[in-house]
Parts: sequence; C-alpha cells; structure tokens
Amino acid sequence: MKVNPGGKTPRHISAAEAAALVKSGDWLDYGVITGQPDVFDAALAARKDELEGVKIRNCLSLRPRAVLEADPEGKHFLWFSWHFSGYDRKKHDAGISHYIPVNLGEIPDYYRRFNPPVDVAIIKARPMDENGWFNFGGANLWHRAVIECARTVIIETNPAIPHCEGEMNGVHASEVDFIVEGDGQPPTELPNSPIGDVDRAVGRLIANEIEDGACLQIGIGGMPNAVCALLLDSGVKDLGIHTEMLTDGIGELYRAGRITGVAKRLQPGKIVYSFALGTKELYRTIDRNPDFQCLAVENTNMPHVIMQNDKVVAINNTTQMDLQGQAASESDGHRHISGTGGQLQFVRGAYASKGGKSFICLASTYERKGQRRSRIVLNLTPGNVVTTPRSDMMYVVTEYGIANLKGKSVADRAKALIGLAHPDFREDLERQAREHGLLPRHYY
Ligand SMILES: CC(=O)SCCNC(=O)CCNC(=O)[C@H](O)C(C)(C)COP(=O)(O)OP(=O)(O)OC[C@H]1O[C@@H](n2cnc3c(N)ncnc32)[C@H](O)[C@@H]1OP(=O)(O)O
Ligand SMILES: CCCC(=O)O
Repeated sequence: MKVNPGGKTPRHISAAEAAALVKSGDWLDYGVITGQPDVFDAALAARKDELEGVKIRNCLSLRPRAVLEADPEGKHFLWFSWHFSGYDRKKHDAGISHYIPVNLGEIPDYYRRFNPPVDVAIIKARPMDENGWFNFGGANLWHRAVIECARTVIIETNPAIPHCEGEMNGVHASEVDFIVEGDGQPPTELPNSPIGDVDRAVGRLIANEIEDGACLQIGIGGMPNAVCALLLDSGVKDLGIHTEMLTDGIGELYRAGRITGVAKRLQPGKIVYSFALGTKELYRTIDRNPDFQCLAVENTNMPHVIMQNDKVVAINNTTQMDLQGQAASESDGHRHISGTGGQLQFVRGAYASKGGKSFICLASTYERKGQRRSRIVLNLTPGNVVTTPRSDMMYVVTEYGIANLKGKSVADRAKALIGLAHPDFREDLERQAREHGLLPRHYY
C-alpha cells in the first residue's frame, strides 16, 4: 500500500469523548456494512437530548442502531442510507430512515466530485499494524473517499474482523484524528436462507448457461446465492470472480477448487470484491488470504471496469417485472425495500464484456395477505421504481424457463415473459397484453 501522509497523529480517546465531538446539525458518515461503529453509536445515542438535526449516512444496517433505537421519532438524528437492510426498511416504515438513490459504484466519485460535508467519519477497522495501517477488513466500499472529505476521522478498532488484502483497503495513522477501542464483537453474520425448489430450478437454468472460465458477479439475496450451490453440482471449472458482494456461495466454490481466475484479464487469479457478508466460515476463508482482494467499490462496480474481463456473468434478483421487461427490484410501490445497489451497473458491465451475460432472476409468484400473486405483471405496482430498464434487460429467469430479451420486439418480450409466468396467471396476462396492444391481433 502507498502511504498517503495526512500529517496527523491519532490520539486514543473514549467513546464518550468521541461522541462529544459531534455538534447539532453535523453530518456524520458511519463506516458501512461490517465497518459500522458500535461503541461510538451507543455513546452518541446517550447524548441524544443534547443534540438536534445530526445527519448520519450509512448503508445496510446489520444490527439495531443505538441512535435510532434511542430516538424512535427521529427528533434528534436523521438517518440516510445508500442501501436498506430489513432493519433499515422497518425504520423507513416508521418514517425515520431515508434512502439515497444511487448506483453503488458511483459513491466514491460522489464524495470526490461534490465534496459533501462530512464533519465526522467514524469507521470500524482492525487495530493499527506495525506500519501504521488500520485494515478495513471485508468492507472497502467508499471508506477512503469519505476519509478524504472528512473534517475529523475516528477509527473504532476491532481485532475480531478479518484482515483482508486489497489495494488501499485501509487508512494510515497519518490520516486519523482519534482512535476508539471497540467492543471486540465478531463481524455480523448473514445467515443463508435454505435453498427451495424454486431457487434450485432457477439456479439450474442459470448454471447451464455458465461456461468454464466465466467471471461471476453474485448479487444480494437468496436466489443469486443459490446459483453457487448449483454450480458446485455442475462440472464447471476455472471460474473467475469480480463482484461487489462476496457471499458464502462464492466461499464454497473457492474451497471446492472451482475458482482459479486463470481466464481473468483484470487481476488474474484473484477474487475481487468490495464487501464480504456471510457466515464466520466466509470470514475465516478471507482472513489474511491473498487470493481475495477487497477493493473500493468503483473498482468493482463501474461498467467500464467490469467489461474488461471476458465472459462476465452477472446474476441478480428482482421482485417484479412488467411485460416490457422493466425490473423493479428495490421497492413495493412507494415502500422502499432495498436499493439499486450494483444491479444496473453489473447488468451493463456484463453486456459490454466479450461473451458476457446478465441474468435477472425472480420466482414467478409471491404471497401477500395469504394470496398468491404473479411477479410478472402487465404494469408495475404504482410507485414502483425501475431498477433495470427494458433496454438493458438480457436474460430473465423464473422456475418456468429462461428468455433472452435482447433484440426482441415489445410483442415478443410480452410473449416470452408470459411464458415465464406461473401457468395460473398466463391466460390473464395474455388477455391484458392484448387489451393494451402489447400483443397484436395477428401472428401472436
Ligand atoms: C450485491 C451486488 O453484488 S450488486 C447487485 C445486487 N443488488 C441488487 O440486485 C439490488 C436489488 N435487489 C435486491 O435488493 C434483492 O435482491 C431483493 C430485494 C430483490 C431480494 O432480496 P432477498 O433478501 O432475497 O429478499 P426477500 O425475499 O427477503 O424480500 C425482501 C423484502 O422485499 C419484500 N418483497 C419481496 N418480493 C416482493 C414483491 N414481489 N412485492 C413486494 N414486496 C416484495 C419482502 O416482503 C421483504 O420485505 P419484508 O422484510 O418487509 O417482509
Ligand atoms: C449494499 C449493496 C448491495 C447491492 O448492491 O445490492
């Protein structure tokens, strides 16, 4: 790593002293995902009655956040998130968490280009090493860009997070103002939901499309991760990984020897990711393992970077798709669910890669109030946000099949998507498509 001297000499302070640096109206950036501070968060929550209008940027809360629990009406703290977890979603339902729409890979540029106020950045990292570096563990993301903008930088140390290799995956002491000792809790684990029949059917269809030497991106959610399990059963080999999120499924493929990265043009032989989120098995696998490179998110998610590998395969999940092929992956009407994340950037990067493919997968139905509904619909739920537009859509996969929408007319798309819907809904969808002129009277 290059040292970027900031001329600072960090001082050890208590969490209460760190929280006392915050003033009403300040903008704070919390470290994100496994970089989220805990003892600082608790100390700041304890000061709530002295503070007003403290704005905190965060992403994918993995544990309850003390500032939100202490302030259920949002009178003291405003919470802004780049991507919602289930916890953030509940706080949004309660009116105290706000989503910032973004393509995740653009976040470092956002800080560097617009230089937003960052009064205090507080990031969890490993204790300082003998060369003065605090390693970010498995969460590089946009931490360095935040530090470049921050007036005050605080590191909350935690020796329990894995030491992860990767260019600039850390901060040097000369850039840090204060060090707070953390609570030593192990990084939060994300349990894997059991793989159901629908996941298996979708996974099998996608796995059939993956050739030896393909370079994979696995998106967030149960279904993309299930594809890894199916790949374990297939004979595919010499896979490469260039992804945003490192999942347990990728860890298993690595341990089974299916990933060699020999065909990659960018960082051949290396598994490239921006954050790791899974079980302790995954955290053990990446700890001090040079095969894994944790990079800033612009180096994983920007389409012009993604396309530099050949045969990129991007696998992402959606919640609803209309008959034009627009995917709404992040909301349920006006209710925000998750975020754009890296979905659109990986769809575009994969298409631009030589021999690349993108897959948007979905179960054909879901349950709501005891009723089974189709995820493939004539019109998106009013208020629903389009994550991947129809012009970008390539392969769509449900448990009923797979269709490549590239080059297809509106009528051909509608026809193909009706074929991927659950049989119980196909007749109705076809009637609606005809009524609204998506399917013409002749030829179809
Ligand atoms: C990480 C990378 O490498 S970058 C690219 C990946 N990122 C993306 O694709 C971003 C968009 N995608 C996503 O956020 C996720 O894949 C999702 C939300 C589509 C699926 O994630 P999962 O964790 O498998 O979703 P899950 O089934 O738990 O549902 C999440 C929520 O959405 C709701 N939901 C799911 N499907 C629907 C639907 N069709 N209609 C309405 N709500 C729905 C669920 O009820 C749940 O909300 P709740 O917790 O309040 O009950
Ligand atoms: C934290 C972001 C996950 C995603 O890209 O969807």
